Amino acid sequence: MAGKPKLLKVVLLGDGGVGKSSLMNRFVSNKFDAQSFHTIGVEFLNKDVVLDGETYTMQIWDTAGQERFKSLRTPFYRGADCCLLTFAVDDVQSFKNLAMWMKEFLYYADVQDADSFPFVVLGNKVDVEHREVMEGDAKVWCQQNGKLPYYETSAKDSTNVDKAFLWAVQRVVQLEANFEAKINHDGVVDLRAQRNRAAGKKDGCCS
Ligand SMILES: Nc1nc2c(ncn2[C@@H]2O[C@H](COP(=O)(O)OP(=O)(O)OP(=O)(O)O)[C@@H](O)[C@H]2O)c(=O)[nH]1
Repeated sequence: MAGKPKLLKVVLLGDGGVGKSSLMNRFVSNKFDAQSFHTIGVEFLNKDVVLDGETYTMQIWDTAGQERFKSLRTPFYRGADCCLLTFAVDDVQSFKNLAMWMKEFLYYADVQDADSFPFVVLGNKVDVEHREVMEGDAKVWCQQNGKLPYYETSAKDSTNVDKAFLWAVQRVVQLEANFEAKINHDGVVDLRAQRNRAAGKKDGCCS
């Protein structure tokens, strides 16, 4: 009999208005709302995905990008398995703020092994005509900040949305498999607990 799907917590971060809610809704419900409202605090949606015959429940946390909601979003970073750092290609300031978002995440998520934490960078709104951030510049930033994977997405026309989310799952599973190999297959199935242990942390989490 198939076991319970493994839960993977994915956090979407980035400036207000870059399209985090829209990306989540496109991925989970295949819908797009041109009049999307600002998120207040956090919201989450689940979606099951199958990878190599194994089912994973992606729990996607959409956070409020506006500065005034900082204290409402940061408590939800802990226990994340992956973080999608998002900017809009027609908003250069949102691209410049990526470093700030990464720092905020690492601080509040209390990640011990920051160097190997699976971040994925999304340059959203590639359907727009006027871009302020070129693909090459985004790739250079990703390269210089831990060789991070980069996807150019559009929640509006679906470009690369599934690909980016599924890559995130694949990366987390791959990293967990590496940790599993290192700790001699001790039979523990809680992915997060395994990573914490490998990083020298106490087991358990707190989302
Ligand atoms: N053209 C275009 N517009 C988009 C895209 N994604 C989102 N939008 C629009 O951008 C605006 C903001 O989108 P949201 O998804 O609410 O942005 P957010 O990052 O969740 O914003 P906060 O909740 O304030 O953090 C809305 O009007 C969306 O319709 C996209 O890929 N292309």
